[in-house]
Amino acid sequence: MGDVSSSAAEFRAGFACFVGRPNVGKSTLMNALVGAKVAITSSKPQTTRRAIRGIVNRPDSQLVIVDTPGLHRPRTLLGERLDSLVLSTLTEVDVIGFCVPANEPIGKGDRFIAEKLAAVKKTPVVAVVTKCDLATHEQIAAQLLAVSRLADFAAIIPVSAESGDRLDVLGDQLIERLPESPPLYVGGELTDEPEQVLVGELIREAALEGVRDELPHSIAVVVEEMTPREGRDDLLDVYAHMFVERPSQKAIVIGPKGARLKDVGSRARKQIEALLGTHVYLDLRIKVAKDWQRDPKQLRRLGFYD
Ligand SMILES: Nc1nc2c(ncn2[C@@H]2O[C@H](COP(=O)(O)OP(=O)(O)OP(=O)(O)O)[C@@H](O)[C@H]2O)c(=O)[nH]1
Repeated sequence: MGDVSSSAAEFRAGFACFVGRPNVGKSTLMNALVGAKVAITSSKPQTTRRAIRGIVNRPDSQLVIVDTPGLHRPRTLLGERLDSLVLSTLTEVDVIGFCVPANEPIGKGDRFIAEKLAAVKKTPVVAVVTKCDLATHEQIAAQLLAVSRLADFAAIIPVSAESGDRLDVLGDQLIERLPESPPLYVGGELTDEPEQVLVGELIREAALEGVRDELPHSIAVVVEEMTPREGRDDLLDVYAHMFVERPSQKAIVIGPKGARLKDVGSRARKQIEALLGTHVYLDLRIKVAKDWQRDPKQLRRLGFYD
């Protein structure tokens, strides 16, 4: 009983992106969804690959709409990089909106994208039939049926960005598929670098592997900086500090002749590369922060807020 009411009150927050062939109305749809409540943050990409287009804030949820560079460009669509682009996009967002216009027959391009999306089961895909103001009821009905035959979508929603029709329904459907999470952005500002936090988690996981029993809760990781290497658009420098509580733990983490740390670094790097879809140089340093778990100041610095 108590469980039901508390879970119903949970806040949801996460990322969505829209894909589809050119001119299907993705940009117009994103702008209409974000609407008057636009809270466009800086236009500077949050990472090397992902720019925030807008944020839909509701009392119980926050939907962050991100760009998927390359995905909607036919040049890359047909290129060899498509699979890895789609894959990395799928790992970055919580839900995908696949756009098909109501007033044009489904073509090769739509089918191609639908197949790619369907092949990866992890991220739910909501199909969006766009530009419904340009189609008759019969056309819309026929298009919904045609889209349902393309793949097994989580939902299929007809909308019009022009008239605003059913944008709220689409918003509901996307938000329903976000994880329970506190807001990621407050007042249009980034409160947290979600990616930096994720990257820190990957490093911590790699460091704990094999020594979980010895160091159960004694490792914290802070990613200090993630910046694209100057002059390279395919390499990200990640600077991270790993904190342990005692020098003896530092010795465990580093291992004989540094072998363990090297292994942790290389495993973490591979995971980060898979997450972000870019090459990564990982600079990982170990520090002893004495009794950090009991020191509120240290805890705050390590990202554990009250
Ligand atoms: N009538 C009508 N026109 C729309 C609607 N949505 C988009 N359009 C028009 O369709 C054209 C393409 O829209 P965009 O939003 O630029 O499409 P896109 O998918 O982002 O295009 P790319 O950037 O090329 O991938 C524009 O001329 C829009 O004004 C809609 O709901 N109704």
